[in-house]
Amino acid sequence: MTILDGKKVSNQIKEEIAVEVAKMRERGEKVPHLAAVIVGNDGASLTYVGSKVKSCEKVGFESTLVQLPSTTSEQELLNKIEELNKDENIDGFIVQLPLPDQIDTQRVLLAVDPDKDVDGFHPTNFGKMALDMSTFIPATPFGILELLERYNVETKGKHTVVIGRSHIVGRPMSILMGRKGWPGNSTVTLTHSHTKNITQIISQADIVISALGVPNFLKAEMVKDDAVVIDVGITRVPDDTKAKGYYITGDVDFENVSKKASFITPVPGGVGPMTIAMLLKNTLLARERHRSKK
Ligand SMILES: NC(=O)C1=CN([C@@H]2O[C@H](COP(=O)(O)OP(=O)(O)OC[C@H]3O[C@@H](n4cnc5c(N)ncnc54)[C@H](OP(=O)(O)O)[C@@H]3O)[C@@H](O)[C@H]2O)C=CC1
Ligand SMILES: Nc1nc(=O)c2c([nH]1)NC[C@@H]1CN(c3ccc(C(=O)N[C@@H](CCC(=O)O)C(=O)O)cc3)C=[N+]21
Repeated sequence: MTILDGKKVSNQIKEEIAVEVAKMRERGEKVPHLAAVIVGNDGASLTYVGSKVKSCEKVGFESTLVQLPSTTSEQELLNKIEELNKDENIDGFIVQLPLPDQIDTQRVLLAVDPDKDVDGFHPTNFGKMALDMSTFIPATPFGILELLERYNVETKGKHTVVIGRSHIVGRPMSILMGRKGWPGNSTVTLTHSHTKNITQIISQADIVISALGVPNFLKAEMVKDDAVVIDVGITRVPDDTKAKGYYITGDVDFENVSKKASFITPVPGGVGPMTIAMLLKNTLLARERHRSKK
């Protein structure tokens, strides 16, 4: 069994990006600038956005954190997005999800300039992805592809079962694994809460990508021998004995599933850090495109 070490690979990717940024500086060019908009003060969202800012510093990017109160109206958020769209200094930005109930997420995602949409959530970019055109690939699926690639995991002809159909993870993942090329060329089954016989479907999978957010959902009896297991889930479980008052767990019963799997991602230290690295990679790409447009 091999652990797909997202922490290690994400650090390698960040080093590669840092080298590119250093070259930009030497040439006297502007370095990439990423902005993140967060509405409200949800703890997990703040942690994620915080590690994004730290990672920007680590690779030499500039970063801006826009923090808006949880009472922000849709129009106020749209105004902010328009400002970021027009700001020549900003190469890319993300709007942290989920948004409060008074805000229509679809309208917000449509308002982001596709050329600055480093999350790859705008329909134009999502469409390009589905059509194999060059674009920003959503960071979490992109990070999973990168992990499979760097560990040389065969995907061709394999049966990949994706659990969860969210617009940010499961759905794009199912498209990417079925694309031509590598990592891809896989036969994909996309499952969700209405899937019948899900246990039986999962037991046929060569590659399982679990993105539901239910701790201990995936148990050893459910996966076949030598399966590749990717755990996207992140759940905070309250625990007074921990310094932070909680611990983090994925969807997979790691202790037992790892005994059967050929490759497996841990939580923490698997897909999460890769997501951040790929967001930085998309921002570097946005900077390069931005520059060559002028
Ligand atoms: N590591 C990382 O970088 C990231 C981690 N995450 C984590 O991944 C998890 C999923 O998040 P996200 O993709 O946003 O998904 P959502 O929470 O938006 O959706 C969950 C999906 O799982 C499906 N589902 C829920 N329960 C079951 C079940 N019992 N059986 C089968 N399917 C089920 C839902 O089905 P239905 O559509 O029918 O409701 C839905 O499609 C969360 O823990 C989140 O924190 C998310 C993004 C990045
Ligand atoms: N517009 C938008 N884009 C996103 O990409 C996006 C989002 N909204 N909303 C929420 C989800 C979640 N997500 C994570 C990213 C990194 C970790 C991560 O680094 N996790 C660490 C642990 C972090 C911790 O200690 O909490 C790990 O797995 O090792 C987790 C979750 C991105 N998301």
